[in-house]
Amino acid sequence: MEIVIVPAERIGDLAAGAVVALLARKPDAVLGLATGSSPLSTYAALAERHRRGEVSFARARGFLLDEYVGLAAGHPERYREVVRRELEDSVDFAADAVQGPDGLATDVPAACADYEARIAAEGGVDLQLLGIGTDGHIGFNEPGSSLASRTRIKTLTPQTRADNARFFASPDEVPHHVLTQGLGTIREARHLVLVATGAAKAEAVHAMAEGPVSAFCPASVLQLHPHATVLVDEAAAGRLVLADYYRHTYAGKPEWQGL
Ligand SMILES: N[C@@H]1[C@@H](O)[C@H](O)[C@@H](COP(=O)(O)O)O[C@@H]1O
Repeated sequence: MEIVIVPAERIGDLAAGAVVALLARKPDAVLGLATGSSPLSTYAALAERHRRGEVSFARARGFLLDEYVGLAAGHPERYREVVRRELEDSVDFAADAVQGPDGLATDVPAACADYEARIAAEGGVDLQLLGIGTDGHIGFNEPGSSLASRTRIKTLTPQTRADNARFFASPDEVPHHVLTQGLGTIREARHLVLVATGAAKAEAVHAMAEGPVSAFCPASVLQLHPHATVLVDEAAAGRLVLADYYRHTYAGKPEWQGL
């Protein structure tokens, strides 16, 4: 795992740079798209680089990490809508190039199996963007999630519902249930890029990178991945025991290596 500690305002450009480099060498790459506030600066940087003509998504495909159960089509907080608004509307994905789990499915296990099959049919995810919850979740894999889990329905913890309440008119409106790619699904992406900023994430970032690999901290599954990049600001890095070592390593890294 590579941990990069940089000012928050550089994180979006760095993560976008990894996506741009990927699309330059593989224009039909499959992107794993996350929601929450963490990837927003990356999406803004990608939109800007697209506007400048530096990157095209015309042949790229995208798969959402997760989705709320039961939010009506068109609901502004439905993750399918969020990704449309925050990224697709500003770049040139082909129609239907981005897919998400069906949070309105009546046969949930079938919808989840179908989502896994659709990811596999596109050749798997090349680069998966991730945030991290304050309880160490990635996607919506809450503590206790099997490290081998596949796309399935999960129940949100009260902490995650409270954290996400800011996006809804009232805390009661946050759905209790979600569909999420499993930790086993996420691990199959070829490159994981996790973004975390702010002191509220410091404990989770420490547990993810420096604690045991454990279902109790689902993000710790990144320790099992051969190419995981973690982009954090000073506040989110605040509990990292080896922060100085990570800084030293990144400072000496040749630029040609990329992320
Ligand atoms: N399902 C999403 C996660 O993918 C995201 O990582 C997390 C953190 O969100 P934020 O980036 O807003 O802190 O929120 C939600 O629970």
